[in-house]
Amino acid sequence: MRTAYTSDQIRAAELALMAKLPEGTLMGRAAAGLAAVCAGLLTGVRGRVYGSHVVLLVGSGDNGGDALYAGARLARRGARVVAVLAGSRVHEGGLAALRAVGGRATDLRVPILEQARELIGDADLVVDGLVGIGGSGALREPYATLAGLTAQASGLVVAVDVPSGVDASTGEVDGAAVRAQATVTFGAYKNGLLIDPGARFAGAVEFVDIGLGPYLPDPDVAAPTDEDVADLLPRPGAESDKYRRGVVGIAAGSDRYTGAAVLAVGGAVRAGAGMVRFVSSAEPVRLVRARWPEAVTTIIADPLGADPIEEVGRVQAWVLGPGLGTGAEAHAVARAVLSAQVPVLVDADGLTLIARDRGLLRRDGPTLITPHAGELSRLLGVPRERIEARRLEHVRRAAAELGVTVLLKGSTTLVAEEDRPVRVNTTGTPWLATGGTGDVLAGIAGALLAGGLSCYDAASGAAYVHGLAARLAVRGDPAGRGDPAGRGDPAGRGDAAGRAEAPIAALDVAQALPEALRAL
Ligand SMILES: NC(=O)C1=CN([C@@H]2O[C@H](COP(=O)(O)OP(=O)(O)OC[C@H]3O[C@@H](n4cnc5c(N)ncnc54)[C@H](O)[C@@H]3O)[C@@H](O)[C@H]2O)[C@@H](O)CC1
Ligand SMILES: Nc1ncnc2c1ncn2[C@@H]1O[C@H](COP(=O)(O)OP(=O)(O)O)[C@@H](O)[C@H]1O
Ligand SMILES: [K+]
Repeated sequence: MRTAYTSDQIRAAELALMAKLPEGTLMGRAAAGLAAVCAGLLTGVRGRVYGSHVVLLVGSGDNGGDALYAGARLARRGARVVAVLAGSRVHEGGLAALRAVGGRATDLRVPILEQARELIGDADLVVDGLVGIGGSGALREPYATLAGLTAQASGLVVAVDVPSGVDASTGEVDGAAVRAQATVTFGAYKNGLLIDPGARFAGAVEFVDIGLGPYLPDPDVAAPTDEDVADLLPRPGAESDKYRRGVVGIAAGSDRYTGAAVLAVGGAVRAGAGMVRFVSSAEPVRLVRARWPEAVTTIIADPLGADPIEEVGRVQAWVLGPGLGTGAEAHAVARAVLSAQVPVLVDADGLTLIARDRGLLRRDGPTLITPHAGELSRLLGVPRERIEARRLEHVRRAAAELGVTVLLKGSTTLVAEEDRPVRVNTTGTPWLATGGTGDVLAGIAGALLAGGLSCYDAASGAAYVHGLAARLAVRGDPAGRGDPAGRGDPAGRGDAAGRAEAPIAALDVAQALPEALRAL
């Protein structure tokens, strides 16, 4: 599990560690790691460090100190280093170290932005040491303008600890922020490096160990890795039969909306359900049978009758909602499904129904809801944009207010359950933003729930394999495992440099599931 923390958690751990070490040790470790990453990147681009132009954006805190000490190390290797002193104060030791090896600082008599504009435009490398975990609120001037100028840099931009302007604890970005190709982070991951919008600004995250590990508390956020997900996925034993592997019931689709049902069933079949029982009206049942003969189907005879799903037979978990409709008949089906004591996943139209009638959530079994920001907006009465800007806050709030496990979809998928670290998904691709992929996800998570996983594990496991399958499908490369671009960067979010990508349809994601599962 990759763990991540708030600024306060990191600061407390740093204080505890610092108390045991001579002054300056941690900053020394941080700067050495930062300089090594910068030197590696410069060598990659220019062939050497010697002679490269390096600009340090230096704020008044220790984040600026890291940049100055790292700059001194690069200057010692022959880089031409200039520090843009942006704060009212500067880390004196760092500045002295830089000057001692021939590094320069901006002339305090000339307006800082005038000097910075030219320096940033010409630099091979810009190091962002404006603010780190000490930052709070939107960047103030001149930091905000300097952060904006980095967008015009023709060279590399490397952020120190966290891109300035990104809230390290939440990933929120309120105003200007530095957009980095790489972020060198010290001691532990910060939440904001994994959660959008902040994560988008961080680029590839390079971790530098400064010895903080033993002093860190329980994490605030955790990102499962390949190994974690492989460990939690159910696998059939010698004694397994289809019932013991898990039967998932899917109540989805309507005569008007049929596709969602086919996709949700496909997700469940391909993710390894022992059996899928599909229940709906006649037309979706016909289409599901045609596409997935593995599913056992039931046509609901009397949706408004005493128990519309009476005929379905036993299931270990339900998926409720994709394409279900939101009328009286759908409501009656939802009520029947939610009155079962097994775990129920509620998605899509099912979420509209519970937004209108929260009483549906008063039930005995565990509940997992899988909204996108628009659906969560209706559930919480909060504008969609606000949810997208503050994902961590709202996914937690939904879990607390509704008393359920919440998987919030979108550019960063988060899973929250009260009193647990929020799980963040690091697989996936923006190509997933296409109609129907959410239905496939619901089917996958349903299969995992039926296989005995908790809502928390089923949700995070499903998001992970869904994202892996999407990456494989996008590349049209069934053996895409070896591609470092997709999986290799430390945050697991790399772009797909070097390998062509193509749009995918939702069914492609379901079809790629076996390969994704084999890759784990
Ligand atoms: N504490 C430690 O043990 C270590 C800290 N390190 C570095 O120290 C950093 C934290 O240093 P600090 O606590 O000095 O804090 P920062 O350097 O992150 O920022 C604090 C300074 O930025 C200003 N500031 C805050 N928000 C601002 C905003 N929105 N606009 C403009 N200015 C703003 C504050 O007034 C203050 O002067 C870490 O991110 C890391 O880079 C590393 O050297 C590793 C060891
Ligand atoms: N920008 C994005 N980057 C990565 N994944 C995304 C992005 N936008 C959407 N997704 C993913 O695509 C899927 C879309 O699901 P959903 O919004 O329910 O669509 P639908 O209802 O059409 O199936 C989710 O898994 C979501 O996390
Ligand atoms: K920074």
